[in-house]
Amino acid sequence: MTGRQSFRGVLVDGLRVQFGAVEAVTGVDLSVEQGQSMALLGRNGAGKSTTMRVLAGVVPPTSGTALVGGYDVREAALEAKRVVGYCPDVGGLVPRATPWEHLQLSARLRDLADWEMRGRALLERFDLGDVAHRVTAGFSHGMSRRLSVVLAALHEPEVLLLDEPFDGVDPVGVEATFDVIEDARARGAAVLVSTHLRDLAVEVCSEVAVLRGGTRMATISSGFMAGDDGARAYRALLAG
Ligand SMILES: Nc1ncnc2c1ncn2[C@@H]1O[C@H](COP(=O)(O)OP(=O)(O)OP(=O)(O)O)[C@@H](O)[C@H]1O
Repeated sequence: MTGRQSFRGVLVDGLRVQFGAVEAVTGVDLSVEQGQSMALLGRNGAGKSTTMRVLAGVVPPTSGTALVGGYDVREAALEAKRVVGYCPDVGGLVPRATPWEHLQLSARLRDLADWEMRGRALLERFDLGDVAHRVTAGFSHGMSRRLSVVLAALHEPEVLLLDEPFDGVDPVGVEATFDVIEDARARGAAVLVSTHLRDLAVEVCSEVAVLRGGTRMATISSGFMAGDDGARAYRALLAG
């Protein structure tokens, strides 16, 4: 499957990922259309980040299929990486580099032209304008999260993968991340967000997939996962 498939969103079929004796993902199927956003919810260790890492091309699938923007992550690894913008759950920043240098590096790796104005606007939107030229070593957790979202969004990717983008982030950062997700959807990107924050997930995503023990338990319209009823439904899915 080296060519480009006609389905340009996110498609995961029968995904399994094994690390030695550990089965991190034991059967995940997902489909996110272009212009749609889906949240991945589940308890610690449910397999959310591993699924995101497979889609970002960081971890190889043991078996099953994963397509991003029409490219198979295994067969067309480079093309798949090009169409993805990925905010990892941890790490990814160079302590001795400034936010502006991170943007420069990202732009150079992706051969982006005329990115400066968009980069500056994104930093301002995420309230990082004042620290654009300060090394990230001293950044708080929330500041690092915000910069990771900026880096994922800079090249206006066809597939946006955000792993725990709201973790420890203040309301300004949450609003800015909502804007990034809405902008991505509006230009036809497929968006997948892994988070523990059900209330934010249902606010910004049209569907929610719940993982448990490495398996997808259900995919539910966000409306059914909102409020107190949604909290009960979610607890029931986690308890099985
Ligand atoms: N590199 C690895 N080596 C061994 N086991 C791993 C590795 N990465 C993940 N796992 C295991 O796979 C399982 C799924 O982990 P994963 O990080 O995908 O879960 P998660 O749903 O993202 O959890 P959290 O909400 O805590 O971030 C866990 O049991 C974890 O310990």
